[in-house]
Amino acid sequence: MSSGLTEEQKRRIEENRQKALARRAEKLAAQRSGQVVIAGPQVKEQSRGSWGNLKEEYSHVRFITQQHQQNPNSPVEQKSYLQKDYNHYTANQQMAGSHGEQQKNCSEDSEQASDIKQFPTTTPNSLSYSHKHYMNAGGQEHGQQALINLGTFQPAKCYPAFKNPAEPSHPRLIDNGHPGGSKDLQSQNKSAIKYVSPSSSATPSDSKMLINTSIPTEREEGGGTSQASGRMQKLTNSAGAGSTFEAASCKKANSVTKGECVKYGEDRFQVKIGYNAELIALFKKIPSKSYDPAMKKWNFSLEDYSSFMEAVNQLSSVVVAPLEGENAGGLTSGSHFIGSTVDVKSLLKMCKTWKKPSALVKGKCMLISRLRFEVDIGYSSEVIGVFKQMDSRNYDMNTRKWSFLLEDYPKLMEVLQSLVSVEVEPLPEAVIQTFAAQIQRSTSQTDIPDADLSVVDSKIVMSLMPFQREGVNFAISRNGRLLLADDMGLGKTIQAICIAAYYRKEWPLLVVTPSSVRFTWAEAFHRWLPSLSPGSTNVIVSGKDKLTASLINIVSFDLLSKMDKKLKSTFQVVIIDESHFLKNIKTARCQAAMPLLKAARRVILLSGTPAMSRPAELYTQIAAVQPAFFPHYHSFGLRYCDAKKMPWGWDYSGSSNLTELKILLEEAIMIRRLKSDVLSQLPAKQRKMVVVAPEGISAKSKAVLAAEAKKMAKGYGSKQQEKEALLLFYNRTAEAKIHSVVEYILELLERGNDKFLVFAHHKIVLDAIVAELKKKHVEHIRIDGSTPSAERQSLCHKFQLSEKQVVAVLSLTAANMGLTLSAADLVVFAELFWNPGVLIQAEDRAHRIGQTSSVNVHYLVARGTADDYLWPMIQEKIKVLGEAGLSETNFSKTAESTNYCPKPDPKQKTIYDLFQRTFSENRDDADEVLLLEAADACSEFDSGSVLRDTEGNMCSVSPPKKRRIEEFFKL
Ligand SMILES: Nc1ncnc2c1ncn2[C@@H]1O[C@H](COP(=O)(O)OP(=O)(O)OP(=O)(O)O)[C@@H](O)[C@H]1O
Repeated sequence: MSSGLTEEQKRRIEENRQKALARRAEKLAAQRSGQVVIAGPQVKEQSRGSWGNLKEEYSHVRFITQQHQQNPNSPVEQKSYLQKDYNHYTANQQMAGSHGEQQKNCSEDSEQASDIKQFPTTTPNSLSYSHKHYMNAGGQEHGQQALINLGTFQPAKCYPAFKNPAEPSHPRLIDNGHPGGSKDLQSQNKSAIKYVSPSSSATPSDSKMLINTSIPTEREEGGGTSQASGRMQKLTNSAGAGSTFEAASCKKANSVTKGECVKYGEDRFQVKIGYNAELIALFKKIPSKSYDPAMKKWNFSLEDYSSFMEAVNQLSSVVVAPLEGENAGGLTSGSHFIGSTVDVKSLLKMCKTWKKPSALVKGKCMLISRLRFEVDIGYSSEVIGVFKQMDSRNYDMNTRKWSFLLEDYPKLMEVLQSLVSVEVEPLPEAVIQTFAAQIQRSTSQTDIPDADLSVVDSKIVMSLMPFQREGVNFAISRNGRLLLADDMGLGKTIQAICIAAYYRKEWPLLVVTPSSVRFTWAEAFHRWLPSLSPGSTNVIVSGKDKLTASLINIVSFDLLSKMDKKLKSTFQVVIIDESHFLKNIKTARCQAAMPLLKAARRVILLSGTPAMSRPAELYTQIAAVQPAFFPHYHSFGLRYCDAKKMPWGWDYSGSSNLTELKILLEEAIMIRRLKSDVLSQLPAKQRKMVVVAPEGISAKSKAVLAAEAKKMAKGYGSKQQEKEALLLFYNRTAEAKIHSVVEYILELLERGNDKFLVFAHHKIVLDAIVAELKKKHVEHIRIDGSTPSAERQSLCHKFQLSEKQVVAVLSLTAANMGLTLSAADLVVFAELFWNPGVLIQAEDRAHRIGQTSSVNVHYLVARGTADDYLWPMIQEKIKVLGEAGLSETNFSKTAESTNYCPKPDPKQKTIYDLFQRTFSENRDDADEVLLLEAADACSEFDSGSVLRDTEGNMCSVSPPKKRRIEEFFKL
């Protein structure tokens, strides 16, 4: 069949073909001679073999590369690529045929083409990608990590991915940086070839082994003749076993473009190297790049040197020798490492004198566990050489960082500090102080000893739950200075009282709390320490009160800032409840509290949420517990807040080194248990009575309530009159409590409580709560008697499913049953109700199937109101229900309530009896309906009208209100 070409055309084609063949032959010859001139040991060996063998060795490698490039991140896919690779081994030998073409493309390319003669590549660049993708076998770009761990890489031989499946993945094949690891490799390596089997499959862990394989024996055969390989040899000798640079060079020697960095003028360096496309691309990304057309070389600022070296070492097709003087020449093997002259004192000095580095290679030490620290540093062969001499070294494949035992810290820092081109930020003083035992190799205490609590009231000691006892032990082991950061509701109060009681000899005690819980604290002290005399608690209610009047003085944050500043050193033992209130150093409350805390011997900080959004919020609390740790905010900010200089000043709103901060806090400052950690020790429900702040109740309301109480004490002519009087008293109580209730809810929100339910009975209370939530833009739902049945369910779903929904505001009578709101584990009762069944049912909106936590229940109780009578009555009733097995929990065991009305005066007793009688269990249903109806009707009162209606006239029940009551009973 005719080709259709003229004779002339055929002649030219033949001529071109001959020329191409000649060019190819020339190149092959040049490559062979080039290997002999510059290559390291493996290259020499390969140069002796045939080109065909080389092609065979690499062909399968490239196949992996191509596949992997398509999906480099999937370890599962990777497995099949590797397997496929083996299956296609023979077929892919063909692909090596394109080498010549690629080489041609390279040689025809751009500026540094002429350098090929100087530093000829041994194999086409495309092949060398294979190394890179071996490195990426774990699905990540390993960069420096790969460079460090790859060791001497020989694709065809070191292929444990295809080892005999019967042979377990041997951990010894993974270079964990331990000297033993490489020894094992020496013996394993050669035999690994025998295990190559087509039926074997490669797993991600196999790939890891591949990544880490090194062949120290081959290093011993070293002794290349080029300048570069000479430097490699020097590094091997000086930096001890496994110099990274050498390892990298050796692994790449089969297929790489080699070159070196040389000084270029005062502050620049130049890279002498042949053409390599990857490298040119890298050059172009370096900010200080400059091309010298005369020399046909790129040069760069020394400032970019370490990042350049780091980047270049991630290129699998390039090996660049570092600048002269950048080797580890100063480190003769072991000379610095026989012990260390550095002691903790000089380490501390090191922390103080450390300044921002100007050196080429910059790094930072960080604590990663109680025993180990990590060095995060840019690439430096010199540094890697030092690392490799540390017995406790470990290289983390995932983080690509080296870590060491703290006992190696002094000697490592000693050597690193002696390297001119390297600057490493030391561990902070606080870490050195805290972990001095580990650094000095003396045994550190891990178990916290059981404190001798014989000096403390046995009631409290016996009541402590096991984890609470551990908290007390922790506090005493830290000399009474700590941040107790247990989750909400885990009993920080009982622990704090027990810790403070241990130091009773050092009292007077100061307790600083949010104003809403001052009285709750006073109750708790008497509850848990029965040995206290009745007058030993002093709750400060105004700036004029004396702060040191009693043995135990309880003050709000705001009042503290108004107290006498001279009292600074009066208190040796201080409890700060909700200590995150001190998070802002600029606030008056913080400025008032800090001097007191610094002067005190024992500082017990309590907070379930010590920091809500950023580490900066912890600074004052850390400084309160351990003032010496970070005397300056700035140093804390630099270390843990990722401090950044902005045009307007420093920005400390970030976060950095959080692992170290956590370890430091847990070791020296803080104990924190989550509910889920101690769930098995907790009751299903934890009830708590919160005595709300009396200042929230206006003088007028107090007077009205007092007048009502007086009238009731006198007694009434008929039962109906009694009931009406009680209901009026109840309504006025609601009004009087509004301010305090809202304040308490805002405090809960400020503490960052996730989701909670608030129950109230009166419309005015519900309205006031909702108005405040709206004002503060808090997302919430509201279900009351006016909520249509159809809407109730969708509101519940909204609350259950949306994280944004924080509060459910619920009517006690209209939403106490039939609803599931288990997304909340806190229930707050803004008002009490005389029927405990209603309260328990309301509690169970959260405490029901779906609830995975212990439910906290807070009953807000106001003194001088109907609560004085309702609360003991409710307790009594629940106790009876509990004894009869009808109520799961029993108030007397779980609520701080025993002393609420310890000795009712005769007048109170009458009212109490009145409540008992009126709201007795034995009333008939009709009576209950009447009461609810009346109560509900009164709940609609306009507050002003109630106050005006001091005669106690009941309002009439309107038809819509009646309907609501009916609806309630239909539920
Ligand atoms: N060991 C205990 N025995 C009996 N009751 C306990 C015990 N520990 C805690 N409680 C009760 O559990 C409830 C919650 O305790 P407490 O208020 O101290 O928790 P908290 O951790 O301070 O919570 P918050 O962060 O909400 O203030 C209280 O009613 C308390 O009396």
